Amino acid sequence: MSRLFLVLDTGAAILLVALLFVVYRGRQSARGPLPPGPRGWPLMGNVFDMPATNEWNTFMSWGEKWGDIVSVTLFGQHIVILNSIQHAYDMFEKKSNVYSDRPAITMAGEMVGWDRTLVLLRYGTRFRETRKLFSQLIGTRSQTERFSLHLEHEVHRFLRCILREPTSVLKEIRKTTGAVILKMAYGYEVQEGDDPLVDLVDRAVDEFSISTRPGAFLVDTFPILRHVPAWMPGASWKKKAKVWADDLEMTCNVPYAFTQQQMSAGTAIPSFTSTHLESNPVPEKEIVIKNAAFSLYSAGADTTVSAISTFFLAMTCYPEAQRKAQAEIDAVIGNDRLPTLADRDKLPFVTALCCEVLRWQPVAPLGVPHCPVADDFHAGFLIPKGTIVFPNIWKFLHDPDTYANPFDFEPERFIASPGKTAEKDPRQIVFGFGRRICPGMYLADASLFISCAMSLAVFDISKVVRDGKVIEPVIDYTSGTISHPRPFEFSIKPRSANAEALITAMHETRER
Ligand code: HEM
Repeated sequence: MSRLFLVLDTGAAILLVALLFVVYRGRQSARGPLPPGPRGWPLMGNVFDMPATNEWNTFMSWGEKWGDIVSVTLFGQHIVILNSIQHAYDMFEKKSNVYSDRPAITMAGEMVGWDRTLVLLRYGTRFRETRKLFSQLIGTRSQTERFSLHLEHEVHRFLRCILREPTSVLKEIRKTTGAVILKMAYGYEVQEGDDPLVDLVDRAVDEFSISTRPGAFLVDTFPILRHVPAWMPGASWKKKAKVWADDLEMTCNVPYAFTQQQMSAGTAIPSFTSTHLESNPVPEKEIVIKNAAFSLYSAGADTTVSAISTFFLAMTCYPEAQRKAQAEIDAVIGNDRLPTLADRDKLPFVTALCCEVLRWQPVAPLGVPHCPVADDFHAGFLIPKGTIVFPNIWKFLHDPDTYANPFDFEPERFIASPGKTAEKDPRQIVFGFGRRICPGMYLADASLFISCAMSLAVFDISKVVRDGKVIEPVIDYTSGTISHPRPFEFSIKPRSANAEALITAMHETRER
């Protein structure tokens, strides 16, 4: 009986909150016109319009119909989608004092616990402290260059693993990216074969991507639903939240405890965590350090994995771009050493190719939403305080007004030639905007460049030929905050006996 009352109570509470929302939102829209968008249902708003997959495509088609600023509601929660880069700059950068907060996401943030990481941290003191720690570590290109040798070393290891086991490219990308950041954040060296920490964080980050998908969980619209008991029919998401919270807790604690233990034993490799812990921070500051280290890892690994995986897919589909990049490397670097980060400025085509990887299939197609801390009037529309504002990064990067033939992979677009100016550098878009711009962008840029340049120097990547038939790779991407290519087939072989010797020789030198 008491259960019945609880169900009824919960139902009544939902209805009450929904009604309050309607009354409240009605008043808000009376204060100014909201941006246009598909007409929703009373109370529920646009629940049935929300796409289940590849949200950016639907949002782009809404833009074609309704204009560059589109709004929808989900049970009274306003959501705005920006389909023009200029609005993203004007709102998130020029009005960054208003648009630097993140929406409170009940499922991913409060229930699973991602609100401790920088990406979902609300705007305020802790946000500023964490950003400062990031910028001291990797805030500029030259600061990030301190890690060049480490990056190059890990990518050398990657090449050697691929030489040994060509079918393990996608797995090794994860491992290499994990190795780079785990060492920087915690001084942890990944193990040969499967590494338990890399696996742990992969799982947690996948769960982040699913739990932050727009409209995926009703509790984000009705936070009161968090009190629904897990046994109730339809409440399986509560069990999910518990499992994901446990995974997250472990992922945050295990590497941190590793550094503490290494420090006590006097064997710690200098890292972000050890350096900050050496100053014996007060407990409050220690929490900031611990969460910042975890933010570094959780936000940095999966994103870079997606970009490097896209590189392999692009090289499989566009052999001409691959050949041009290899010709540039052969001419500038020669065949008796591998490219390094210091060669970047001498390799404009490879640099352009990396830019095109970031543009062609953006890692975070809808970025991470910003949230205004006060009502704003923008382009004649009211953007109410608390609105979830998505920049449609995918649209910005496939806008034919900015990029000619936007669906083709053409690195040349970023190289100026007589009578032709270079198209907009996508690094000014893919890493987001304003005070929330990606603090790992220089590291991401360096990791992508060195992975592409070294791989192109020694490997040929091509379509699989089976029984005399060329297998076309499937170009299909997952939905969610971080989008990954779904598994695709490709072939990878050393370019020559000399290239093979180079991979092995370089490793022997480094590992001595
Ligand atoms: C190709 C790789 C990457 C891409 C495309 C990317 C993209 C983004 C984007 C779009 C945002 C949201 C910005 C906004 O709100 O406007 C973001 C935030 C963030 N990124 Fe990256 N990122 C990448 C790699 C990295 C790396 C390597 C790190 C760390 C080592 C990192 C750490 C973060 C963090 C901590 C945030 C949250 C910042 C905040 O909320 O203040 N990212 N990234």
